[in-house]
Amino acid sequence: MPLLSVPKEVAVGTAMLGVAFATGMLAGRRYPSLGFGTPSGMIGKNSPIRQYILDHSLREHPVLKKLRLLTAEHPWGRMMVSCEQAQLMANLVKLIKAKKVIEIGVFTGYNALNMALVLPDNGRVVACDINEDYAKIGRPLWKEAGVEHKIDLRIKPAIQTLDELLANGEAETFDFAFIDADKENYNEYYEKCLRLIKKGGLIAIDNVFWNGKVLKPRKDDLAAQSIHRLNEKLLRDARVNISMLPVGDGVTLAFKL
Ligand SMILES: C[S@@+](CC[C@H](N)C(=O)[O-])C[C@H]1O[C@@H](n2cnc3c(N)ncnc32)[C@H](O)[C@@H]1O
Repeated sequence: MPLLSVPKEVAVGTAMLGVAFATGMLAGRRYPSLGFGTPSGMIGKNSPIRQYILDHSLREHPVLKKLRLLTAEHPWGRMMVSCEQAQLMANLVKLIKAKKVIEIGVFTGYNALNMALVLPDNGRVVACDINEDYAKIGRPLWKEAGVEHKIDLRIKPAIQTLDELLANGEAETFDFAFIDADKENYNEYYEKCLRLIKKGGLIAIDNVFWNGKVLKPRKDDLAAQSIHRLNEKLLRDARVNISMLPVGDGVTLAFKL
């Protein structure tokens, strides 16, 4: 039996999104999803190969699954990171034996929970968002999973939180960062995370394809411009090794040298 069958479970969210797309509500914004970051990505969200990927690789903690399904009911449920991408990040966090991680853009906290589940008991996720209402959806499930104590939620603009961490002497003390908030600030997030991450640490940058709009960013699409500029900069950035992966809406992994 498939672990995840693409959608009955998400029917409500999907129907609401249908309306949102039709009315142009999401135009120019991330096409997040329950399971896939973009409808026109490398592998379509409902494509058989994606279903195969899920059927043959997804090992989702039951509480994570609960949060995914709950998030799917939210009108903005598609903002959630895809489950296979989250699993990749959990594996990376484990691989590098991370203790301190940062998430920029928490939403309902699926990936914050995902990372907290694989951190040691004294590990910490500094979880940055501006909207506490979203996180309120996930918090009871962080508790249910027994990892609430590992998630340090900071409700304020992420740049402010990153500056506070730096001012607090936490430069070069983090192992991993996931950048997934407002795209216009991606370069600032990257630069600050690079200072906060230890050598050998890793920064994962989400939505680097921006639904294909980075191919020819329109002048009035500030998000596409910003992501494209960062993609170009990363290609030449001698401070990191990189891999740009066609997972979800594109993820770049930057390994600090
Ligand atoms: C794509 S969602 C994050 C999804 C999340 N990583 C997950 O695991 O599902 C983007 C989030 O960034 C937050 N955000 C937007 N602007 C922000 C800012 N300036 N500082 C912090 N968070 C911000 C939004 O409130 C939203 O929850």
